[in-house]
Amino acid sequence: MNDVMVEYIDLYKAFDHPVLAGVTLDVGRGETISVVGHSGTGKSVLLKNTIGLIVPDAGDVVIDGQSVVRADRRQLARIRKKVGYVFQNAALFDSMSVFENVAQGLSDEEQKELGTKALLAKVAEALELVNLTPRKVLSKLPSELSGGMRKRVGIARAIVGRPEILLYDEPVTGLDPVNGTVVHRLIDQLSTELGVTSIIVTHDIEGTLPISDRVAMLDHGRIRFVGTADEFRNSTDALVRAFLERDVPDTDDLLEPV
Ligand SMILES: Nc1ncnc2c1ncn2[C@@H]1O[C@H](COP(=O)(O)OP(=O)(O)OP(=O)(O)O)[C@@H](O)[C@H]1O
Repeated sequence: MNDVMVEYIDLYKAFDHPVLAGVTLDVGRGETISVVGHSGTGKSVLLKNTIGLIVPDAGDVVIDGQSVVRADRRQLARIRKKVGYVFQNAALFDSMSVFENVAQGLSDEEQKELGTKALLAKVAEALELVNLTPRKVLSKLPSELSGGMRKRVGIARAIVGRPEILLYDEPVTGLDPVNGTVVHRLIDQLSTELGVTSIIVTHDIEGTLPISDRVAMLDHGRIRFVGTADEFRNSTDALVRAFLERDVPDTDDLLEPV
């Protein structure tokens, strides 16, 4: 069995300007890795390349030994079945119930094959995994839930098909610190319980470091740093230091009269 689950190989992507400029990174099977970096540096673009939502100009992404770039439609569908994608802002359908939203994590064929009863059981199981009580939330609309609960429903949708890889795009953005901690604990819990490989794109450095095996920092479309949380905190690289220190509020600024 290959120990590498996701390989980004010399990945290039430009839109009206270069975004990814030669990203190479291996993510181990069962590993949790956080991808951090300044705004606009290509973190979400990297995540979208993982499942072919964006096609790179050069380079490849290899999932469990299989090229995403060279995959035909059927192969791509098979690769995508291995991956759960937690979109930014949960991206739930407003007019659909929680049940219907979570079921969207399965294809129409999978839903049909399961039938009503087994589908309900599968959705309920996914909700339980994200610590929501199915009977309380199944028929609710997203607007009837708190922001933290909506995020958890988004995660339930990503895990309902029992993926081997979970991709999280800004999983705690917009949440208060308490709910942010709940979601980080949940990501950690799912990593252990489901044994999944997790890639987390995030701005919340403090929240993500404790649950990450490694951290990768993107800068100007390239991996500037990759290492453990401790190595990241103690890095002497000037750009890493500047990035980390930016996150700590300057108390003098806070005391400035306004
Ligand atoms: N589909 C697209 N078409 C054109 N440009 C795009 C597209 N997707 C992303 N970009 C551009 O690529 C750059 C990187 O965007 P990306 O969303 O990956 O940044 P990010 O590092 O995730 O930023 P943030 O932390 O602010 O979410 C941005 O300049 C963005 O405008």
